[in-house]
Amino acid sequence: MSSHAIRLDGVEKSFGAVRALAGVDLTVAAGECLGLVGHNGAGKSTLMHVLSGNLTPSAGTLSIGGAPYSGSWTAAAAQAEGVRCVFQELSLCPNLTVAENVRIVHRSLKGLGWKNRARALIRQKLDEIFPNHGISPDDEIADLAIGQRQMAEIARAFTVTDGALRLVILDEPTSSLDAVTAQQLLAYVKTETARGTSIILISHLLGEILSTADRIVVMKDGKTVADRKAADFTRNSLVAAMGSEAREHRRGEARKASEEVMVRAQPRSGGTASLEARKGEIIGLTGLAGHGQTRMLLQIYERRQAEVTGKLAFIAGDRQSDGVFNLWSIGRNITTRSLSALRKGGFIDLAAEERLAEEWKVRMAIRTPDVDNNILTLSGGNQQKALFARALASDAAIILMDDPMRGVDIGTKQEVYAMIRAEAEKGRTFIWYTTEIEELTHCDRAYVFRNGAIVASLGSDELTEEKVLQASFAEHAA
Ligand SMILES: Nc1ncnc2c1ncn2[C@@H]1O[C@H](COP(=O)(O)OP(=O)(O)OP(=O)(O)O)[C@@H](O)[C@H]1O
Repeated sequence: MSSHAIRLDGVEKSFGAVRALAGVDLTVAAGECLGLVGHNGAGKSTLMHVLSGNLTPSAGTLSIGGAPYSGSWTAAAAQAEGVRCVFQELSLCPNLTVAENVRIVHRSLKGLGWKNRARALIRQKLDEIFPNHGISPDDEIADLAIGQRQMAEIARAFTVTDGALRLVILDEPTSSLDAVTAQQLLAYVKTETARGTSIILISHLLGEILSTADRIVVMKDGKTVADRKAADFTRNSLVAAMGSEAREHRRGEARKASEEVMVRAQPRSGGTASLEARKGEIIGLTGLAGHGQTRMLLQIYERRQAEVTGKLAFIAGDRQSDGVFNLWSIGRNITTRSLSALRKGGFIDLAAEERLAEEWKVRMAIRTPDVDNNILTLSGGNQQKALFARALASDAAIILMDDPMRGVDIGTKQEVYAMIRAEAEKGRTFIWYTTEIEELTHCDRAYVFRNGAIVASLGSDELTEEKVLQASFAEHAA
């Protein structure tokens, strides 16, 4: 780690009244993995957009390889200097194949046979990072599940043709990956930094930051508030530096289930085991990603081969394609599931709608000066909070959650877990697909999925990573 790969000094950026970056200094050494953490809206993604040339700051300087950069720092300049970024909101073109998306970042892939070279390049990188990925270079992006899209985009960021790779920014790279693929990526990060590439790893999963990063920088309200070697942090000191309170992660008390069955569903694609959720239960869906969990939620939502007693709400994890209404305000995004309840005569009671949005802005601590702002002005984690608010504010008795904590910070997660628990106590039923095995400790029971079928049903005292992985890989249904 002899020289700086890249360095920012005094970077400032405001969006209207919001001061997203208030004078940030950041240095990344060659061959270093820098962990970047901070609450939702702390300014991490904005800083990364500056670093990758997608946003021009109002003040600040950039040095690269130890020398100040004199030209204008654009996305093309960053690309030419070997800076790549995998953003939270994935950016592959959905109507192109994986190989064609590789061509977009490698202009040197041209002339006769470019497609074969693109195919080989991405296949080799996918194999290296994610063995058994199951992705073909000829798959169209729109046909891939969100976890596979994330894998393809990560692998693309590490492909090299003519220019050397200097820095790769990974913004929440494991948010859609299951425990096995997430571990594959974290191991690869170590391999790649050993080759001399620098990596910035942004994550709300503090365990992976502590185990993978060499150094950790903490951001809070547009500033860096701590910068130390990873070994000098503990989980608790890291949470405290972020401005949250470290709480003991305790398994929920075993509760007596009601007799009333709210949902009974049979996976359409295999097996004989079926899912059952009773009133007031929190039911987890787990197993390796893409094994039929989301399909099960959709099946229940669409009431296909599923007996459902009660109104439903759905919290999407893939917020880009299934969650937010891009052209609407934050407030309207929250209230849209409650419009029938807000009706007064033939019209929507606009004052009541405003009150509902404000109430949930406060309850979910959504960071915005005004709920009338467009939803896309929120940071990724805050958009996800708005989707939670939409479902929880509604009159739904059954809430389906499709890996809903993607990008949500640790402080908010703790609040939301408590909220889910309290709502379940009041009789709401939750069916919760999660790629974070630790989250299963909040469930009363969980079903493990494999190849579209339910292969195990685990009680709350059996919900450990070991048991879940054992069932996920077992050859025979339990
Ligand atoms: N295009 C925009 N217009 C208005 N405000 C914005 C815009 N982009 C970001 N912001 C605001 O800037 C602040 C910093 O957002 P940023 O996305 O950098 O946070 P973050 O630390 O990456 O959060 P998260 O962990 O949720 O991804 C937030 O208050 C956000 O609402």
